[in-house]
Amino acid sequence: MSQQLRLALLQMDIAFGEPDVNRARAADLIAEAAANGADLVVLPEMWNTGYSLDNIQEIADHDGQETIALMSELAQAYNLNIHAGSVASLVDGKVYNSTYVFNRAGEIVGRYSKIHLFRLMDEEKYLEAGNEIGLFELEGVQVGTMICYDLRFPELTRTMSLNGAQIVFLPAEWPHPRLNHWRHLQLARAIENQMFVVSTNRVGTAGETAFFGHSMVVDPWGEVLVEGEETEQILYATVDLSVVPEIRSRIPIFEDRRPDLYTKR
Ligand SMILES: NC(=O)CCC(=O)C(=O)O
Repeated sequence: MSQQLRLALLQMDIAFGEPDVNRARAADLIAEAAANGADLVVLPEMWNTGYSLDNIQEIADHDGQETIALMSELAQAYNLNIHAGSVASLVDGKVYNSTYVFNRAGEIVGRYSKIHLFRLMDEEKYLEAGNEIGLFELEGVQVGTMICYDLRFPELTRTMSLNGAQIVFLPAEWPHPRLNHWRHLQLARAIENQMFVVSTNRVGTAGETAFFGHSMVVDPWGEVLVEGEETEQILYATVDLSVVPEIRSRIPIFEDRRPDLYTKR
């Protein structure tokens, strides 16, 4: 597999509670990214509905079926990989905040449902938490995914890097005033795990809440390869995966860990 991947971060605005509008917009952005040579596109969190939680049971995608059909078709049509951010997905009467990832053949290669629900946006009142970590293979590379608030839990990315992940994806709806947290936590996760962190955060507003974008690609040295502004845009960056084994051999943190001492007393 090629050691280089051209990423496209689809930093979109989201129409509140309007899945059809959002699906059409996502499809347009994917077409544009494909025309610009993307190998892999990444959508933001809950891009089908936004946090329209009062009616989320009615508007959620049934077992992700509409998302899966659309993204599978687009992945094949444009011959690219799609990390479909996350969508509200209704399974057995419960709504999950779920990710689906597609390879170039349109096959699902990864699934994940957000495991840490964010109380400041009432997720725990309306959504069900997932119970599995999101680790999978894409283009021959071991990768992980988390969703938004998951970023605050360093154990999660550590578990992914210990399991060989070289890139971790982070679809988000992360609002003001926590831009500092958003930036610094991503830099920290990338540096401490010697992996790429690839985030797509939405822009626009929902009621009083303003989402700031600043989607990013951070390399394992903590260098920001690209960072968005606060408007709708597609951000492009090419990652060279050979950087991961190189830094892991130059600064051998995984060999120097002392897990025998890392327990609560
Ligand atoms: N949608 C989310 O999980 C938001 C997380 C967030 O804003 C944070 O500060 O954490």
